[in-house]
Amino acid sequence: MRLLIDVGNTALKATLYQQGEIKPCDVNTLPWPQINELIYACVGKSDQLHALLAQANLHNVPCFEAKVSKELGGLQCAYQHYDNLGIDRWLALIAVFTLWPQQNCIVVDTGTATTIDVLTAQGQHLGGWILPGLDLMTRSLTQNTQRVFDDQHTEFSNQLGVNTPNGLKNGALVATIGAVEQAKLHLSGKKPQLIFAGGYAKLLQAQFSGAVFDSQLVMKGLNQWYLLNNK
Ligand SMILES: Nc1ncnc2c1ncn2[C@@H]1O[C@H](COP(=O)(O)OP(=O)(O)O)[C@@H](O)[C@H]1O
Ligand SMILES: CC(C)(COP(=O)(O)O)[C@@H](O)C(=O)NCCC(=O)O
Ligand SMILES: [K+]
Repeated sequence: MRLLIDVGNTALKATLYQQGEIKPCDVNTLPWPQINELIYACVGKSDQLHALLAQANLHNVPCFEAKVSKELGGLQCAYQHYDNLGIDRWLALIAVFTLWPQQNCIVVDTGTATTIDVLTAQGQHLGGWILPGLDLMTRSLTQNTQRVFDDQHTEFSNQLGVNTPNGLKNGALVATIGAVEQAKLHLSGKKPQLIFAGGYAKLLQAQFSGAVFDSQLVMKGLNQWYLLNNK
């Protein structure tokens, strides 16, 4: 059994990989005796991660930190300074490169930030963009203006806003949709596969016909990173 940990800027996510299955798990009730190794990726604060690594130590579980590289198994990173690329973005690219081989893809991960990455059928990462996540966009406005307010029940939609919470939430969604449309222009005429992950992935995937949603994309990339680097 393999423990996979993804530390973002909002939350630490943990899953257990066993016989080809990746299942979310509770870090407070981990089956340490059955865990053979701990693989982790961290872009956020890592207090909780350090506690887990200490526990792994106590149980003699070897730990491996995923790192970005210039190239991995045919996947090429766009960044000259590849160690500046968010490891979560690299892992999502590894997962997409593995699961959609020889395809032009656009990878969108919506977390604290929304990241958009463009990948060619030849495995060349062309680069991408970093946007505020949907909640960060709405919060930045409600917290920095007098009269823009949100409410808890208004849904995100691409409709024109006819009240303030509509205008606020739909603005965040259409700005994000627009960025994805811009990404498609960098693969013009190639009909890229769109893959969405993260908290608002289902909402965004629904805006694009033929797009797919994979809640475990980063975790699949983390597992694949380990296989490519340690076998
Ligand atoms: N189940 C969810 N439903 C709606 N929004 C979510 C959900 N999970 C996460 N989010 C959004 O994504 C943000 C953090 O999600 P997460 O993927 O854990 O981020 P990170 O990877 O940055 O830690 C939240 O602030 C919220 O905006
Ligand atoms: C953009 C991110 C903060 C997204 O992380 P998350 O929303 O999962 O917390 C992360 O990919 C990151 O720290 N990137 C480093 C800068 C870069 O990718 O260029
Ligand atoms: K993330």
